[in-house]
Amino acid sequence: MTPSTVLIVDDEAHMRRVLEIMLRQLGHRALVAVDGRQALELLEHEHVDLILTDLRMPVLDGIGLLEEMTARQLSVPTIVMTAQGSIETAVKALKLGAHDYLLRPVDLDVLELAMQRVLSREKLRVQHDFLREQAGRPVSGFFGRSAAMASVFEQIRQVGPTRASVLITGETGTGKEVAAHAIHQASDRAGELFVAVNCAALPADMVEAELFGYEKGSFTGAAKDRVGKFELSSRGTIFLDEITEMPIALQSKLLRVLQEGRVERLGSNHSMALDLRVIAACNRDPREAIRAGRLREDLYYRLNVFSLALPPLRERTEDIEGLVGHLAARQGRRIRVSPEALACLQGYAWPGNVRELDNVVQRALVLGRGEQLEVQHLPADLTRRTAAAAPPTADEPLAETLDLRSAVEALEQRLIARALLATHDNKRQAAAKLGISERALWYKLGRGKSAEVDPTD
Ligand SMILES: Nc1ncnc2c1ncn2[C@@H]1O[C@H](COP(=O)(O)OP(=O)(O)OP(=O)(O)O)[C@@H](O)[C@H]1O
Repeated sequence: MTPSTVLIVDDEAHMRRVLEIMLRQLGHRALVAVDGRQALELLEHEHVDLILTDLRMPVLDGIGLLEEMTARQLSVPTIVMTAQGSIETAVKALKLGAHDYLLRPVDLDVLELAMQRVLSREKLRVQHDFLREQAGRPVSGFFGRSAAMASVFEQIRQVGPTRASVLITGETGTGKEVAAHAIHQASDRAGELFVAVNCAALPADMVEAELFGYEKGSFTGAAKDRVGKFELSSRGTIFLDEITEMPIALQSKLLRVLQEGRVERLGSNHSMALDLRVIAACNRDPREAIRAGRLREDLYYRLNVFSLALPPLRERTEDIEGLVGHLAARQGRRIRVSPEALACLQGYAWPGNVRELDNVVQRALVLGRGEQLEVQHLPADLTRRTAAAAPPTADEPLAETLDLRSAVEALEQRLIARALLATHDNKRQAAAKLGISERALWYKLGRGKSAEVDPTD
């Protein structure tokens, strides 16, 4: 059982002492109050996971405490303790929201079982709230048939079942979150939560509160206790997206959490041991981020136990056709791609990668009602940019001339332009795509220039 903070409310000093010892034996932290009123005071500024309260107390009894908690909207799971003869009061307490009751004298095993039951129900409630928050997020398979993606899948299969931290790199939209989720699914943590936090999507101070959670009153606006994402992901996986956007001071704190496996909610002085597995991601080169002072080097080494690089879409154009089908199927549609539309899709550089392709597919599904995606369903921006670089189709006139040599050279120049476009003008990568040496590419480019001057050369 995860160690918890338990508030004992009992007017008998001896009983408080016995319960305190029992709770320590079970590995929990105990706070004590002599009656309901003192308990309410404590609840104002202390985080409490569970209340263990007597029913009969002189000042504010157990029933009064439960009523007051409802009035103040304090929802801390509560177990009441009662003597054999006062079961009726216990039933009343249950009606008022108590989670369980124990008969005095309390037995250690029975106490442990009851606490386990109540705390795991509470954990389920928090998890349920989290899953409801997440309900709108697309859950998807991870598609890829290219050799590059086959290698990604293989690495995921290898690292998934380990406890190793993973650092995923790749341009925006290449599927870093999908990959992180796949790692979680491939681990024995798959039955627990996968919790994603985008460090760039929240203001810096909110990232800290989101990750660590907080106690009521720890800062303005902290109206009630909040479970942090670390705590929520314990035994599951936490995915920290865009880690280089996390403020440097918070990166130090994260490093401590990874080293010690302990977390303190903001405003609390009690740390809890958690079972964490961290996957982080960044869409820039992490070494460059270290040089630019945006990523702590020690944190990088801690996270980068295993690194997974996701290839950009323009370097695996053979995946595009299948991805279109996969993304359309997510919308409940079956779709084929016409050869002309495919040439446009494969000739485009995809700076937004699969996310951008997903947008293009969704748009095409709205425009085209049929089963075939055509060029006219694609955004003009995409077809315009590709047009100049697209290779001629079989029935497109290559040139006015029938001269084979100049026709072949014209086609060569178009393919070169297309490769350069797809690789953001990276000559080495373009040459590799074309299957020629970089030197040969430079040579052909030179010839292309002279061809522009004198096309009949
Ligand atoms: N290989 C893939 N198969 C199926 N869908 C994918 C694939 N890669 C990405 N996607 C989809 O593309 C979208 C973007 O993916 P994701 O959020 O994982 O990218 P990211 O790399 O984390 O992006 P960012 O860096 O902007 O956070 C999502 O809708 C995701 O489902």
